[in-house]
Amino acid sequence: MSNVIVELKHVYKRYGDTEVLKDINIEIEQGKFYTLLGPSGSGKTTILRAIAGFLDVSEGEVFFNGEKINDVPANKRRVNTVFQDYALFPHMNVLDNVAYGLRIQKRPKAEIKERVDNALKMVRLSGYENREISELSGGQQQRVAIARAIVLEPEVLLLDEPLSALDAKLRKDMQYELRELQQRLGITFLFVTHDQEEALALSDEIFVMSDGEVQQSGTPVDIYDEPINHFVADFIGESNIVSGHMVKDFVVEFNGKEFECADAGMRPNEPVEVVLRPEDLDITTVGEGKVTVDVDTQLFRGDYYEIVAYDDAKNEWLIHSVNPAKDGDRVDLTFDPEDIHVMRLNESEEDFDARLESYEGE
Ligand SMILES: Nc1ncnc2c1ncn2[C@@H]1O[C@H](COP(=O)(O)OP(=O)(O)OP(=O)(O)O)[C@@H](O)[C@H]1O
Repeated sequence: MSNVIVELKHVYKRYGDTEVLKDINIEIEQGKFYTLLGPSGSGKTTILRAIAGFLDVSEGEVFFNGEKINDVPANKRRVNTVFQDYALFPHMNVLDNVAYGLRIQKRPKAEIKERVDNALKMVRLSGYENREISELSGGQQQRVAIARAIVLEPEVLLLDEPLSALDAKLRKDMQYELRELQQRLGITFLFVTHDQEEALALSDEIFVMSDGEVQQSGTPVDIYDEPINHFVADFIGESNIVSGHMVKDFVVEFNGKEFECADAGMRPNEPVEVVLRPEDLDITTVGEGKVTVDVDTQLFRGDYYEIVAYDDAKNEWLIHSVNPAKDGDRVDLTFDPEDIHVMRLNESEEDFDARLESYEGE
């Protein structure tokens, strides 16, 4: 039996002439942590609202447990949303905030008490029932917002940038808590963020969005190691991206030289882009490496040196080196064939997946 709980098929959203969602196709399985990741305005919140039922899609279908729900009103959908600003009722205490939805549903008092107790226990706020919202820290307010959502036992919890109002330290703590909570509850989470580190750390699967489209979907490791295009390579982690040509399977040319690589399935001599992650580069003396560069600046980052250097064609290279360099040094870069990641220009995700499957594991 399929585990898919939410599915969007060929979903479009238009406001007048502006298309803010373009042919969105996503499948969300039960019990996993999913993230919609993308820059501001890429359409993340619009997808959440389409699933929650707060907006009508212009075209396409939304399914929940295999049933089309385009016409099902928001309050009849088994999803709940935690908003960026938590949308708590400031004049009510914690108990009343969490119990609110159950009271609207006119549940018996005893049931409300039990479910609120349980929800507060889950988010580790037992004993806070009578506190006013204004007496809580940002992280505690965030947990009340989650308790208020999970008390209604949704099958899917939608979280719209719920950590963005928190300071850096609390944000990190809450990341651990959210991940742990999701695993404990076993509820499907669909989380929205523009923070790539947060997405990589929390998710089972990520949908990378830009300009109303899903650019790539996959596990954090897949997306980091095998970005599909320039946008994804640039947005997720740090990257050196250079233009080149695919000479033949497993041989790519850039910076005027041919290099052995781990990619295949392109046309001979096809123009490509090559990604090299800074942490996969190191420096050595000229003549012993693969690309010669002049060091421009260096910063000590504790466990590595962050070096910015330029090759003879004036391309910038970012290097996380275990070895120090000096400004003005001329050095060679070293990297392994498997650290070269070659991207075709304008390859669809379907073709990309099929190509990878055709040669990986050979
Ligand atoms: N009611 C509306 N009318 C017109 N355009 C809208 C409307 N709502 C959203 N948009 C546009 O749709 C695009 C996507 O918005 P959306 O809120 O989904 O982006 P987002 O990725 O969630 O961004 P952010 O991270 O800033 O919240 C934006 O360009 C936005 O201006």
